[in-house]
Amino acid sequence: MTTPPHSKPSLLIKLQKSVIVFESIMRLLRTMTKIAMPSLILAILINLATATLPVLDIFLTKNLVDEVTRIIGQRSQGINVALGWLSAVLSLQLISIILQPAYQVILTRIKLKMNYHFDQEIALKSSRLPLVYFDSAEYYDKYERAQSLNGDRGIGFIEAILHILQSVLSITGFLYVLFQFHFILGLGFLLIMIPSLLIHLSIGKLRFHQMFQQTTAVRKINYLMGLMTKRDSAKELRIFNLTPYLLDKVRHYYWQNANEQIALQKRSAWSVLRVDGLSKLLQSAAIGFLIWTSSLGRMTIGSYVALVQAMSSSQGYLFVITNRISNIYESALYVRNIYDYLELPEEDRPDVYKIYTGLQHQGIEVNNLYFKYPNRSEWILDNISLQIRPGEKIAIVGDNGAGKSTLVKCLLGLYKPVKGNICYGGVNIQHIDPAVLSESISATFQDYVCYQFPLRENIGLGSILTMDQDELIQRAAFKGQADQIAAMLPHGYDTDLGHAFGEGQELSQGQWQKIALSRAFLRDAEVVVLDEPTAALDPMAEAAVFERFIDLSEGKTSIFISHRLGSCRMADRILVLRNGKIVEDGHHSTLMNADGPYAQMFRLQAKWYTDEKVG
Ligand SMILES: Nc1ncnc2c1ncn2[C@@H]1O[C@H](COP(=O)(O)OP(=O)(O)OP(=O)(O)O)[C@@H](O)[C@H]1O
Repeated sequence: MTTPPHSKPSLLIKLQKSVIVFESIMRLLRTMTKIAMPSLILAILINLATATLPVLDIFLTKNLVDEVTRIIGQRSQGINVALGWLSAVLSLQLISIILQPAYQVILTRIKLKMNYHFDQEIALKSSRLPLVYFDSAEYYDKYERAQSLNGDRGIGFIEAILHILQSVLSITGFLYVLFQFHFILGLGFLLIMIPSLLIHLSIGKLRFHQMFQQTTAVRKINYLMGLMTKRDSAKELRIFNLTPYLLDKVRHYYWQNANEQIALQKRSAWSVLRVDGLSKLLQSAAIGFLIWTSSLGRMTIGSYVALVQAMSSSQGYLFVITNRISNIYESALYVRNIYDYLELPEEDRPDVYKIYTGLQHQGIEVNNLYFKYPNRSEWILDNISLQIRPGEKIAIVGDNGAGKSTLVKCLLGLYKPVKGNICYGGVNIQHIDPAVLSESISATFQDYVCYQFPLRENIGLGSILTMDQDELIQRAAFKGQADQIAAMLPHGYDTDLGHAFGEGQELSQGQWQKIALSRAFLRDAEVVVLDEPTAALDPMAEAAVFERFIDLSEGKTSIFISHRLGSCRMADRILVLRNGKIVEDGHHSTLMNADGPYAQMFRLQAKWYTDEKVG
C-alpha cells in the first residue's frame, strides 16, 4: 500500500485497495461488536429513531402551517387543532433534544472501549515482536501509523457509518416527499448526489496517502521536539547552544509537511467549491420550479414550506453522506494501518515447546552461532562456538563494537541466531517456552530502566510474584547495594523515585544502577547476566558489587561484560571478543601468560591506574 500519491494506480491496485477497505471495515465492525455490542445496538436504535424525526417534522410543520393559514383566512373555527399540531411539533423537538446527548454518551462509551482495546492489543503485540524489530525505522513508522488511528479514527468510523445510515433514511423520506410532489424534484436531488460523492471520496483517498507519506517526517519532528524538551538532552543543548540548530531542522520538516497539507486543502477546497456551487444552482432551480407551480395555484402554503424544508434538509444530509463516505474510506485505510501493525510477523515458535528442567550438567552450549542485524550486511557474531558449564562465572571483554552485548542478547534468547543454535541443558533455546526461560534467567543491561515507581516496586519488578515479600526485597537490595539508598530515602522502600510525576525522589546514575542490579538479584535465576552493570559505579562500589556478585551467585551460571578488566580476574573464564569472533578463552592467569590481546589490554589499563596512583 505504498503507491506514491500522484502516480496513477493500476486497476489491479485499485481493486486491491477496495478489497482492503472492505476487509478493514468488516474487521473493525467485528472488533466493535465483540467489545461493545450492547452500546452499538443502542446507538443504532437511537440513530434509527433520530432518522425518522426530520421527516415527521416536515409532515407536522406542513399541517401546522396549513392550519394557521386557515385561521388567518378565517376559514377555521378555533385554534385547538393548530395548538394540537404545535404541541406535536414541540414534542418531536423535545425527543430530539433528549436523544442527542444520550447518543453522545453511548458513542463516548464505545470510543473509550475501542481506545482501551487497541492500546492493549498494541502493547501485547509489541511484547511478542522479535527484539530486532525495535532497531528498524520501518517498525517505528508502522507504530506511528497505527497510533494515528487510535481512538478517534475508530470512533470516527462508527460515527460515520451511523451518520450515513441516519442520513440515508432521512433523505429517503425527503425524496419520497419530493417524488410525491413531482418526479423532477426527486430526480434533481438524486443527480446532485453523484458528483459530490465522487469528489469527497477522492479527497479522502488523497488525505490518507498524504498522512502515509508524512509519517517519517512527523516522527523526526517528534524526535527533535523531544530532544528540546526532555531532561536527558537538556544539559547538552544548553552547553552547545543547540536549540536554534534543532529548531531549524524542525522548521524544515514541519513546513515541508504543512505546505503539502495546505496544497491538498486548496485542491480539495476548489473541487468542493465547484460541486457545492452546482448543487446550489440546482437547488435554486428547484425552488423556482416550486414558485412556478404555486403560481398555478396547485399548492398550499404548508406544502410549499414543507417542500422547501425537505429540499434544504436533503442538501444538509447529502453533505453529511458525502463527507462521511470519504471519512469511512479514510478511516478504513487508517484501520488497515493498525491491523498492519498487529499483523507484523512474530518469531517462529514451535507448536509444542520442549520440556526444560534446567541447565543440568550440560550447561549452555553455543554451536556455530552467526548473527547480523537486519540493516547491516556484515556478521556481528561470526561463527561462535562455546560451552559454559553450569555454575561457571564468565567474563566477556573486548573493544567497543566487538559484539559483546549482541552475544549476550543471543544467549538470553532475545535475538534469534541467523545460523547456528544455542542450547540450555541440551534443549535448543528456540524450543523452550519463553515464559519458562524467563523464569530461569535474570539480567541487567547497560541501558537499564529507571522505573518512575517506588523503590520497592523498582526492585520487585525483578520477580513480580515476590514483590510483597519484604525480606526478599531487602536481601536483593543488599546484593546490589540498594539497601544504602533505601536507608537514606524519606520513606525507605516506599519512596517514589524519579522526577516524572512530581513527587518522586531523583537519584544519581550510580544509585539507579544499584537498584537495577538489585532487581536482577531478586529473581532466583540459574543464569545471571550483567552487561556492563557497573559503568556508573565508583571503583569501590564496583569492586564491592563484583565481590558480592561472585559470592552471592554461588551455584548460578553468571556472565558479565565489563570494560574494567580488574573485575574479570574473579571470573572462572574470560572470553575475548574481536570483530564478532572469540579470539581468546581462558582464566586470567592463563591469558596473561599467553601474552595475547587480553594481556595487552590488561597491562594498558593497569598502567593507567598505576600512573594515576603515581600522579
Ligand atoms: N541495533 C543495531 N542495529 C545495527 N547494528 C547494531 C545494533 N546494535 C549494535 N550494532 C552493531 O553491532 C556491533 C556490535 O555491537 P555490540 O553492542 O554488540 O558491541 P559491544 O561489544 O557490546 O560494544 P560496547 O563495548 O561499545 O558496548 C557494532 O558494530 C554495532 O554498531
